[in-house]
Amino acid sequence: MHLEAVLRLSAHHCKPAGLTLQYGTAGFRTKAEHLDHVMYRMGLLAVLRSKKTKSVIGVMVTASHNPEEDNGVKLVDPMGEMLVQEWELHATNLANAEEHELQTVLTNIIKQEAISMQVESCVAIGRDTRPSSENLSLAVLDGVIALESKYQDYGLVTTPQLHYVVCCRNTDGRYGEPTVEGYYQKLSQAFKDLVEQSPDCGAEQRCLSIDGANGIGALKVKEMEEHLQPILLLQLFNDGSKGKLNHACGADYVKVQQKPPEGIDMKPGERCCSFDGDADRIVYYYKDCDDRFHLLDGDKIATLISTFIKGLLVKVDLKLNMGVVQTAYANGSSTRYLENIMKVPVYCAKTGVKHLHHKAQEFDIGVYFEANGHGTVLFSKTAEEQIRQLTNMGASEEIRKAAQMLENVINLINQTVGDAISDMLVIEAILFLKNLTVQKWDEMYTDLPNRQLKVTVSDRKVIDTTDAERRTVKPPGLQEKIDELVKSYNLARSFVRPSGTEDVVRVYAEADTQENADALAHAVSLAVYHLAGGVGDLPRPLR
Ligand SMILES: CC(=O)N[C@H]1[C@@H](OP(=O)(O)O)O[C@H](CO)[C@@H](O)[C@@H]1O
Ligand SMILES: [Mg+2]
Repeated sequence: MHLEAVLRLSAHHCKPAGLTLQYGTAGFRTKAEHLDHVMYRMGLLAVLRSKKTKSVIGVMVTASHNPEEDNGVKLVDPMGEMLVQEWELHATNLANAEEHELQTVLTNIIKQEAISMQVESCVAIGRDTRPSSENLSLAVLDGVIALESKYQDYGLVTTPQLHYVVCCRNTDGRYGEPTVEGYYQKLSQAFKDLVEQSPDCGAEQRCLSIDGANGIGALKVKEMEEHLQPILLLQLFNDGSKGKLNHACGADYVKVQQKPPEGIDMKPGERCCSFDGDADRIVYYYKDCDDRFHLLDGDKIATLISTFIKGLLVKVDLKLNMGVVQTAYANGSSTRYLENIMKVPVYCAKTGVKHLHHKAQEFDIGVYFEANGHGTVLFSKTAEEQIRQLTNMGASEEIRKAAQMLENVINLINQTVGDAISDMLVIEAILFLKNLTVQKWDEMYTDLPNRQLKVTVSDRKVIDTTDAERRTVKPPGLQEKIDELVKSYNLARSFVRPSGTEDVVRVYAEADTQENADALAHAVSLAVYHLAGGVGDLPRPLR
């Protein structure tokens, strides 16, 4: 194998000796200055993956909701889904190979995967608005060029837009036209078709304030805006013209802090939403007349969407099974509402989109959302075909109308990955069609007060979990302690797990009151600190 060009160009992207990183739930993610060699090597890996799958492979440079100084990279598989797990290991090995080992590690991957280097390859590259992203994406390109692959640089795109174009490229355009403009066309057409049948709502109901997290989502919403007028009137805040990316704004900030972002002008009752830094997550919120903040997170979104789809399925009378997939972070009230009131089966998957995505693929219609607002709806081939058939002549007018709506949802939702823009349009359409205000939507069920905390320990791997991360099996005594603490509160639940993206242990607690949720989260944090090797200051009480 002639890998001279690879090794020669690698000299421009030297790996700092001794640095090790892992391809985790969100790809590689760390301080931007440590990532140049990783980017180059992910360019190489994308080419190999493209040759292996004989498809276009995506590479997205982003660190999502993390601080502006961070960056990261993820590979996108042929149908627009996350990189398969077996290749995560190749990615980790390749990123961690010292310069003198690079050739061997590459050759091993080629051999192990039986890759024919003569096969054509193509890589699609995208990046977010971080100052470091441009140079890092050039490093990816260097890797792609070193292996003499074709590529297309899509430049500034949201993560879901890159997933979309990859899927389009590999389905000969059946999923849509593989351009950002094609994405706007497809979504805005589906949105317009869907809301066509809605009652004529007033201007107030058509207004939506968006916090763009000072990131790529803001840029792309601006581009898309003209396609959505006059149905939707968008007011954009944190559009990146002055504030810092994700700083005191964005979906993650709003969800974790349970308060509005800075930089947004909120009037009582007004519907607002926040994107994260790469626009694959969204949460909604409003403040009431008493200035109280109300958050409508991924759980409320999953409930709204699955209730809407279930209603349409009843109308079309199709025997398609639908399931909702959540994680341990889902609010207990949402799970109870879905199971007991909506009679929809609910499943709990491990944190990380790929786990939810895989579980959701088991249903004809799988709705999945992480509580933090990342999610989408997957329709099986059977479901799509059956729905499409009903839109043709033959069925009654009412059935045809409902089937048409389902088909519009299929076209509007980004089935490759959670997508803030697409999810926003689905939600807005449902609110129009059902004539629902954000308050009415919020009233579907009441969230249990909850709290999320982080604890720093010397090695977070000492914590091992089971039961979709809801219980710990290591270190000894921790689960017993959590069980004991939970017993002393009403409607309480708590769990801890090592984060897959940060060097921390995450603690979650919910209970009947905010005071109790806070107290429980603090007590569990102390237990983690004492039993799992806490470092630094003791976790402090919240009040
Ligand atoms: C509690 C929480 O929000 N966890 C997030 C976070 O994972 P952790 O493994 O908890 O760090 O980042 C993931 C990637 O963006 C996202 O999928 C997940 O939901
Ligand atoms: Mg994100």
